[in-house]
Amino acid sequence: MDFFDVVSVQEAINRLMEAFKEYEFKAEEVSILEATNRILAEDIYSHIDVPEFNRSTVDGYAIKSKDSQGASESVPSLFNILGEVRMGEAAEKEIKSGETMYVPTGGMIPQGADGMVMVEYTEKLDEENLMVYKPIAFNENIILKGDDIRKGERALKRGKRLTPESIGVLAALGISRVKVYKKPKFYIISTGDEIIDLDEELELGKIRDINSYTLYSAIVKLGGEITGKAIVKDDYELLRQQVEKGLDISDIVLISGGSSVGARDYTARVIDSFEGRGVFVHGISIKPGKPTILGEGKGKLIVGLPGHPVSSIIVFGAIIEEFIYKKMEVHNHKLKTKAIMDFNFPSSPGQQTYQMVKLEERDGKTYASPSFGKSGMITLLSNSDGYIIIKPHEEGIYKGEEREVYLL
Ligand SMILES: Nc1nc2c(c(=O)[nH]1)N[C@H]1C(S)=C(S)[C@@H](COP(=O)(O)OP(=O)(O)OC[C@H]3O[C@@H](n4cnc5c(N)ncnc54)[C@H](O)[C@@H]3O)O[C@H]1N2
Ligand code: MOO
Repeated sequence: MDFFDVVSVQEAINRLMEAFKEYEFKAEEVSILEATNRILAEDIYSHIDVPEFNRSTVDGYAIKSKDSQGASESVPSLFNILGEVRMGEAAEKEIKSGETMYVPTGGMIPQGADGMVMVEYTEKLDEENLMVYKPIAFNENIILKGDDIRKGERALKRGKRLTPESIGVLAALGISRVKVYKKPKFYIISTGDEIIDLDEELELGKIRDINSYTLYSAIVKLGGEITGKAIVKDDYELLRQQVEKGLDISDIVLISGGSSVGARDYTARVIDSFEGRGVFVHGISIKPGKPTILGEGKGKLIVGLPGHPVSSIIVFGAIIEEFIYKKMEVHNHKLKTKAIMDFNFPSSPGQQTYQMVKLEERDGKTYASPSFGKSGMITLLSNSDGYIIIKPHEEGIYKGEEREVYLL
């Protein structure tokens, strides 16, 4: 007999998206100096060409490239020097055949020129005459106008996590403030009569609260904010009070423990007690993490995460992170690498299995070997480098096959 009405990971995410299709993570405008790691909430289109003029990438002389054809040490090409282009100033003169101007690195290429000869391949005979010892190709040593970013082009896409490089793009476009998503707010509740906090004395039968700390850290890593955190005993009223408090100040309330079918597992009842859709998933075919609950109360997402530390963090990544990233249109957010499987591993058909692995480099190749342990053991995660997702239709892992490893 199964106490759960188990659905696939995909179906759980579909129901979540459906239940919260009207829910919006709000945006705010911040300075680009405060935008690192934040998620862009708007597309950024360029209103200019970057660079706005053809620029030299070297210190040297701007010429018509065909004038240098055949130039060598023994038979240099001769040019008439018109002057020099100053940094930060427009090049006023036009280059004609046989003419040249000195241009510093980053300086503007004068009209008519289509290549730069590096200064080391030239020799000045006097202030007006230059010898060039080497031929150059068309557009050699030049960044053309719009080569970096073209006017009208989408330079950054909504859903992009802003890196130092993307901040550089914004700076290049002269954009000092951007719209980013507000940090999603989470309230974390650990439930269980046996759970004690770090400053409490550890008596026999009690265990320290691990989950609210790992979840706290996972939320910070994701770019979220924690509005509060609490430990509550297995008591319906106390749990309800905490959930209500969380709902009023957060986007998402996480409840760890109490999601299974034990006599004192109140999570589902508490979720159903609030105005709203109530529980819409109770049980997901994921291993570990099967007894997960998803529900809606007062318009907010309430999640009952399994109490086992590994299960709670895996479900957080597989379901909650996916939900937030889907809403914010963040793509390719999982860090992954390819590795050769160093082991055979049968999986449970019909379940999406998360198998922890360790990575090892041998002869220039990356191999993955399994980490074994129960989902109640936090070191199963901390001793692993990543995990492999075995899909429900697969029979398991075959030694020698190459698979993607998602990094922890
Ligand atoms: N008859 C069945 N029993 C269980 C099933 C099942 O299908 N049938 N599923 C098992 C699985 S799988 C999991 S996972 C757990 C989930 O149970 P709960 O979500 O109700 O969690 P608890 O019973 O409260 O706790 C489970 C375990 O984890 C420890 N725990 C709880 N909270 C924390 C915390 N904050 N920090 C560290 N450790 C925590 C708790 O002490 C328990 O040992 O149900 C199985 N049972
Ligand atoms: O599947 Mo339960 O979530 O530990 O191990």
